[in-house]
Amino acid sequence: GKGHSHWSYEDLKHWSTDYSDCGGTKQSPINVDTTQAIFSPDLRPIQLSGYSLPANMQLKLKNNGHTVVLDLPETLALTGGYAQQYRAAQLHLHWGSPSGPGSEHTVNGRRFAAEIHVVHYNTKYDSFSEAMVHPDGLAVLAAFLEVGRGENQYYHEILEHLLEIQEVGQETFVPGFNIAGLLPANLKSYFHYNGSLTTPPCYQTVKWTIFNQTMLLSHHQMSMLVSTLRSPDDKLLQNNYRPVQSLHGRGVLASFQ
Ligand SMILES: NS(=O)(=O)c1c(F)c(F)c(SCCc2ccc(C(=O)O)cc2)c(F)c1NC1CCCCCCC1
Ligand SMILES: [Zn+2]
Repeated sequence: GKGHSHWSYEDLKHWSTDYSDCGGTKQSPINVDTTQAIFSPDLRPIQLSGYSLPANMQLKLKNNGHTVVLDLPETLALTGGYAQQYRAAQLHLHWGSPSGPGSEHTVNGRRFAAEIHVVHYNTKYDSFSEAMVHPDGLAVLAAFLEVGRGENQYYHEILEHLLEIQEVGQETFVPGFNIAGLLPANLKSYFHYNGSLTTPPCYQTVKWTIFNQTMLLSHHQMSMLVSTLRSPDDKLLQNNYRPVQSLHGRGVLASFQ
């Protein structure tokens, strides 16, 4: 392909010409049809360790032109729910616009306002880039964001800094906080399936966990998220979600009934 050719959410059909895995049969995101999900009582609660970070720790927050990324220290570990141990690499968000929702996964055809992805890599590999090319290399925790009544104090830790990184490439630093607060309190109820990165190179090396409980942000917080960051063409960075992909026969497991 054209190597590091610049991709966008506008010309999705060219993804697979430049990155062959993007045309694969184990792609993400997907629609979760809850009537087809397979109840699997052996799926254990997800356990997070080391997610509470001291305020004197500075975390890099960057507008990379496609999303807002918070780099995470490798001390954050996924210890339950997966057969092997995974360590955190980064978290980022997907969102829509003032006129529509922008989660990547959908549930029974419903698209949620936004979605958080906490990306981890399997510690049996020496680095993230080594892990990301192996089928058991990556684990992404996903949760849906919706508009509720009050302000969400954990998302405030990130959203209050968006004005500092409006332009592509801009970075700022965020004091440490309890990263677990960005995920639901209920880590027992989730969907699980094997898929891919939802961005080129679309490697089919992600074990996805999608929590059933959604996160609630205030209306103002959601409008900050969808109307602050700019994209490479200097328009507002909005609708940064990939359309849902075919399951191609894959099953989706549910840890709950
Ligand atoms: N849903 S997802 O996890 O597939 C995903 C996306 F959908 C994403 F859209 C992204 S952002 C696009 C990829 C990218 C671009 C630039 C930079 C940089 O300048 O540092 C970094 C990354 C993005 F970063 C990720 N996660 C990344 C996948 C890209 C390659 C490995 C980096 C960690 C996980
Ligand atoms: Zn993502």
